[in-house]
Amino acid sequence: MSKLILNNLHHSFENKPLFNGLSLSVGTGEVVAIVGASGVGKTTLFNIASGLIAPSDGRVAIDGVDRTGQAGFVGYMLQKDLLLPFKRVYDNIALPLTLQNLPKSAIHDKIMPLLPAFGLDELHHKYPAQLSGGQRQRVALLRTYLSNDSLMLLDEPFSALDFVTKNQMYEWFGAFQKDKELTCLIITHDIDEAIYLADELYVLKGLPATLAHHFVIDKSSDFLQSVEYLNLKQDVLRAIQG
Ligand SMILES: Nc1ncnc2c1ncn2[C@@H]1O[C@H](COP(=O)(O)OP(=O)(O)OP(=O)(O)O)[C@@H](O)[C@H]1O
Repeated sequence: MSKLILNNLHHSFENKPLFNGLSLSVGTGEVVAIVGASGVGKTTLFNIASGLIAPSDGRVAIDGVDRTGQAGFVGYMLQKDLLLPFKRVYDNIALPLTLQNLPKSAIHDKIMPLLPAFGLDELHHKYPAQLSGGQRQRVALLRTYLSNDSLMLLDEPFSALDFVTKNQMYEWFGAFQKDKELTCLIITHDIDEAIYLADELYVLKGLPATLAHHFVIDKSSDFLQSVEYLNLKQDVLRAIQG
């Protein structure tokens, strides 16, 4: 069953159509990456999918229920981690639950068992400025996961990280996503990241923007070391630029 369906979306800014009938379906437990040039409409697509903005026309369905223009049904991690510097890691993580007015003890019971999986069990009493980039990103991911533990929209989740940390995060997040059968829609400029994390990749292109190219990614363990991987990377690059 589809976890998220975007059906025949239309949207314009200042009378210029950005989407003119865009559709996408993401299956439960699937990771779908959207790549595309700057300004093509990736963030707007996420804002529509998350209900932050309503499309001029078309529907957003989550678990088969119409949620068009309704916020609060997905976890949405913005490009910047947006951690509050004056709050400790624990309180930053607790934010979505505090906003739901959950009692403190219930918040504690939800957060504490998840800290080890996110590598934060030793860090929850620190302030964001005392963390590394990768640790901050884990805090932001856990906060997003607590706002919705089945569907996450991630906008450039690992872009601020160095090469080594990025690769560690891919491995960790890939395993976590599989274990929890999380459905994820990821925006990224990084083709390697898209290929590493996603089951399917779409190239968003043009004005109005369409999902012009679709790639299904081989997830076998030796794919990333294969010539096919380099060929796929080249094909995606050509699709973005062509
Ligand atoms: N609120 C708005 N009012 C007017 N135009 C907007 C608004 N939001 C976005 N746009 C325009 O819509 C287009 C798509 O913007 P969007 O931010 O979705 O692109 P993007 O692919 O996410 O870009 P980037 O990769 O640089 O973040 C751009 O031309 C942008 O200027």
